[in-house]
Amino acid sequence: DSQKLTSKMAHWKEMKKEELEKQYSPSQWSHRMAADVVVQAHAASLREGTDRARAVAQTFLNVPYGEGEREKLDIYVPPSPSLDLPLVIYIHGGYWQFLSKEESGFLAVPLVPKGIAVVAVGYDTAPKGDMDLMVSQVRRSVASVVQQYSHISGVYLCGHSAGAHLAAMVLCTDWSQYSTTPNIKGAFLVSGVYDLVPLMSTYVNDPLKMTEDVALRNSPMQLVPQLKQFSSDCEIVVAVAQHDSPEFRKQSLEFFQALESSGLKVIFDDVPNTDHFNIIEQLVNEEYHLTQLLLKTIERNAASRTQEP
Ligand SMILES: N[C@@H](CC(=O)c1ccccc1NC=O)C(=O)O
Repeated sequence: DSQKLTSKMAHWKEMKKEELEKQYSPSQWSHRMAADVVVQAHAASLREGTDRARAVAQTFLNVPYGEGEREKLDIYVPPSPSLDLPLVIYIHGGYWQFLSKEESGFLAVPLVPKGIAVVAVGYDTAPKGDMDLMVSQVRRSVASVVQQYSHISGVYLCGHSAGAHLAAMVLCTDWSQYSTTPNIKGAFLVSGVYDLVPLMSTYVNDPLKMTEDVALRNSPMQLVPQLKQFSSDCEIVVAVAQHDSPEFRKQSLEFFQALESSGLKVIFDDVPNTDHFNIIEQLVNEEYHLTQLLLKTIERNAASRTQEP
């Protein structure tokens, strides 16, 4: 019925600026909190989870993956890691202009005790960074991690909101320009944006200043053939919150459908009783649906590996 829901909607091109901006203001759709408090509460929740992660994991903070000031990673490792451990790379959200890796380690809380390492990627948010730079940074960060840590049994990507967009751009990467080809086994794209063109005329683009060329070349929706070419073995989860805006829900559904039509291994996960913010905050809990899905995906890949000759 998410399909029914979106078929009645006006196309974004027919929306007045005010309506389009509301559709792209996730805070205005929360079922839990008022718009003016949900974003602050979100940052506080992620920061608290990250503090907990830093207490339970062995951490390597501010590991550089490039020359830039923000081109750094935080690594969260189990206290006594196995020689061959799975790694989840997390790309934070915040509309390419808020948040940082400093509040992006929270998902290590349930993962590290299961023997899984977590990397939180830093990148230059706008206005310092532009869209091309952020995409280049997350690609280089993934290549750098894979190259530096040879004892990784599998790489999984997870991104929220703008970070889901950046994670999808990583999947579209032609790695022949890089020093290594990461073998990404799974990607969890949570409440993402996959077509940047509708954002161009909204407040979101004020600090980004994307032209149409920039928006098109950085839209995963335009790059499905590349994604299929370079990430054909990756298991993809496109997750969206029940209380995401109709336009956000439509973006996820249409991206899922495009991936499915191209023959990729993808599932659509419409997460009940969540909004744009707590759909990712709850990854701090082991029992949460998306945590369980992530753990099962990793375990299934680990099991099939040991059965290979
Ligand atoms: N102005 C936006 C802010 C926003 O979307 C946001 C804020 C913090 C963390 C994630 C966010 N969403 C996507 O990256 C809003 O209305 O919620």
